[in-house]
Amino acid sequence: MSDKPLVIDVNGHDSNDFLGNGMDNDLLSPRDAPKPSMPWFGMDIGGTLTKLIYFEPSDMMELEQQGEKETLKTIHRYLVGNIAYGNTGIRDTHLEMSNQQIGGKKGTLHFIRFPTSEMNAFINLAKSKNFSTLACAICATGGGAYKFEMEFKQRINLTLHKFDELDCLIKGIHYIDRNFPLECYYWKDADSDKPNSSNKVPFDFHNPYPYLVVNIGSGVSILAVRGPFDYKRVWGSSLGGGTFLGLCCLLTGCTTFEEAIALAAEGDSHKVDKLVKDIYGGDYSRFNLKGATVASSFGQMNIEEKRDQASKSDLARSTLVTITNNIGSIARMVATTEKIDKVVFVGNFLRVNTISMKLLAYAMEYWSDGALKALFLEHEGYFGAMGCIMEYVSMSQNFSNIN
Ligand SMILES: Nc1ncnc2c1ncn2[C@@H]1O[C@H](COP(=O)(O)OP(=O)(O)O)[C@@H](O)[C@H]1O
Ligand SMILES: CC(C)(COP(=O)(O)O)[C@@H](O)C(=O)NCCC(=O)O
Repeated sequence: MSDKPLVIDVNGHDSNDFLGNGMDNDLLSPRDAPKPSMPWFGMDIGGTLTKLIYFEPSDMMELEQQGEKETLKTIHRYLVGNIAYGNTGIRDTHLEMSNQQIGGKKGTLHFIRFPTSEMNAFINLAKSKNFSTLACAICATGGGAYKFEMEFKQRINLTLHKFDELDCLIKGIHYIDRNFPLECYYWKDADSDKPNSSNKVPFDFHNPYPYLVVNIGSGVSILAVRGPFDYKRVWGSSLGGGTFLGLCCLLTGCTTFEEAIALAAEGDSHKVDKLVKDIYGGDYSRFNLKGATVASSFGQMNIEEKRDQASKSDLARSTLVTITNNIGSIARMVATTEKIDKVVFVGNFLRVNTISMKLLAYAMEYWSDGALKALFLEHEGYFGAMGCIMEYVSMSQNFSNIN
């Protein structure tokens, strides 16, 4: 038995958990707590992408001592031996976290993603690797944990243990920030007129509260976080990463996010948007609106001649700028209302998307007269899945303790 029994409070938080007592560097358990059976996965089934984190134990002997060891080894070899899975699964090797101490075990965290639209192929793959013979459960979060629950049960007899995506998001942010070097950063001297000028600078996030999280996934959720277990969802917007990608596909004929971002990088949004100077002939000085400020997104596109001049890249750029500025503007208003000055932007919309990050950095600073700071995290869209794996380990230990 553990010398620090795991207690779940009414909010579902275990009192030994990370930042709960601030004493134990092994964030999930005392060393002698019962170990949940392998393999350990955390899965965040989002509106667009499914994020899967696999914990690879350093001590593979332990893995082998378990029943169904052939299946375990097959799954392990498949995940760790590849960086691409099928046509669409990718392992983000640059995000890998080695030497992690979780649930009394040492190991490496692997980060994998695939489109949620490929869930059918994922379930078939899990079937072909005999996943169900492991008699284990997978812990899952995100809307898909609910949507696909029956399918997992019926087709591969796998139980999904569901956890709330925003609880997981916060837990995951806290864990990864403290265990990955230089996780948190900001863009120094971001300037919308000179997009290449700013640099990434590490930010010390060890004393984070209060802060705002702006999670830009398919849609946008904004959370005010005031303590390790004290947060509320204060706002949301349906104009998010899914909107950018959907509109870009419609307007340019592109088919992937990477293509949309590459097009945007080449484009000029001023050929699409109506600027303050297009209306005023210069600045609108009385209210401090510079001539280069966008007065109306896509505001030139009612004129046929302008439409003919706008390229696919220009349209992609304007779509990106429109969605990003709208999110920045909402984030700024929420931060002001909540009296919070640190705004952490996460979610896969920011993947390979320095244009939006720099725009957000610039907009937050400029429009707040330097009062607000935009922060970013290297693991962008993986925090929900991370929180989920932690919940799995906590839950399994709690179950073992009860029994
Ligand atoms: N490879 C990709 N495929 C699709 N969308 C991507 C990809 N990489 C980044 N994105 C962007 O990330 C968004 C999804 O972000 P994510 O945080 O995973 O949200 P969700 O949980 O809703 O799937 C997409 O709407 C898109 O803007
Ligand atoms: C419903 C969601 C929480 C789902 O999360 P996601 O898969 O987009 O990461 C999110 O899309 C959202 O908060 N949408 C905005 C809803 C609103 O208008 O508040």
